Amino acid sequence: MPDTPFAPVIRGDEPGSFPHSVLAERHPAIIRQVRDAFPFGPAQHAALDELLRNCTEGTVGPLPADAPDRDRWHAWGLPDHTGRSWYDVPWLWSESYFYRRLLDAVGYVGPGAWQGIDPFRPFKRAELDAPETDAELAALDGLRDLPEEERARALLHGSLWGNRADLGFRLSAADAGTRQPVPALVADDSETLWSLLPPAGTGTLVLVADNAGRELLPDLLLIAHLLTEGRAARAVLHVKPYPYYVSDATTADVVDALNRLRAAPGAAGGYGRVLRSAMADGRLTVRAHPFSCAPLPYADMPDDLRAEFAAATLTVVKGDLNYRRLVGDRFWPPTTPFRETTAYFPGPVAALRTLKSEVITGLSAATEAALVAAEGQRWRTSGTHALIQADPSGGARRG
Ligand SMILES: O=P(O)(O)OC[C@@]1(O)O[C@H](CO)[C@@H](O)[C@@H]1O
Repeated sequence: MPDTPFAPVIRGDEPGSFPHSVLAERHPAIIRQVRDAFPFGPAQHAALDELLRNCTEGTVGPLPADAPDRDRWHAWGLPDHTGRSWYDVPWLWSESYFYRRLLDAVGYVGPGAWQGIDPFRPFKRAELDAPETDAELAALDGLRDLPEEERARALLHGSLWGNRADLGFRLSAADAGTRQPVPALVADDSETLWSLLPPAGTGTLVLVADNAGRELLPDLLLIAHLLTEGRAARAVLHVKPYPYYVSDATTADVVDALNRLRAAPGAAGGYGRVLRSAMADGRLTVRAHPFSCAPLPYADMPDDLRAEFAAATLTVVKGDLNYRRLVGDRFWPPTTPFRETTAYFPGPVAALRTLKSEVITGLSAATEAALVAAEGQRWRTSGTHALIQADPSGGARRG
């Protein structure tokens, strides 16, 4: 980790703080929404009641003895946190474990008839089927005649701002998906990013996805463009191995998004066909690594994932949660250089993120001062600001 001033790990133990509100209000709201969306039986209702009580008033408990991922969670710190209040362990850990326990409560982990039923699927499907999605896909037709660089820029920004369409976030910011006008980026390293994806590139792009639906669609469109225009020879899309943070994309969500594109008229349908054929011939692959749902920063990634990122020409990390994991879920001074926090990363890396939590690095002192003068600290969590940050050094500084 970087040689910067002490940056405390974020916890949810301060009433009135954003992390505290996520544990005390957002998680109960998610339980309510999931309960409303499915015709659950008595055992599931009882388990949801118990989870609600436990995650708001209780302490972290063990996983069921037969949980298939018990060893993994033990390695990820479960024994250290067992018996402690959910508010007292690192916030990233609490949130991740909440989603894991929710899957137990609804029977996702199985065995049984509910095994593998994604409790967030109705919300993700509704977003994919929304008329706004038709309008966004139809807008692609207007890009057709633009020069490649302008199309690339438009698709990059589509992928970036698609990160506002996060269903968990909307539970506490009802208009976050529609607020206009789009404010300026608080950091913009897009020139560095494009320099890593030159035309006639022969390398591999890794895109670590965030949300399904209206974020995943523009992510896929960006990938289709990069493959078609030769800025990447191959792409690897990392998704979550199980439902997580409400709207995070799983392989099933990739299938839904690809089918949505295939059925669309105009340019969107064309992109859909490009992506299907890239899947078929291996230029586009989907990965669901267990560590993608780990309650830990990427600095703790296992060796096999480290090797994958090291081999990529560029890894693009999407969204707020992945940003927290990339730089470390800490109260960094906002002017801490991004590249200091990513020095451990084994290859060139870029972050595309709208700001929805307090973690931030890489701001100039002037930008931070202007944001604070205009908004106090609201800019950190409102989802109305975004950033593109890149570290091209690829771990070259590691000794
Ligand atoms: O990763 P994403 O989808 O951009 O955002 C995830 C998020 O909604 O969840 C966290 C709070 O639970 C925040 O970090 C953030 O606002």
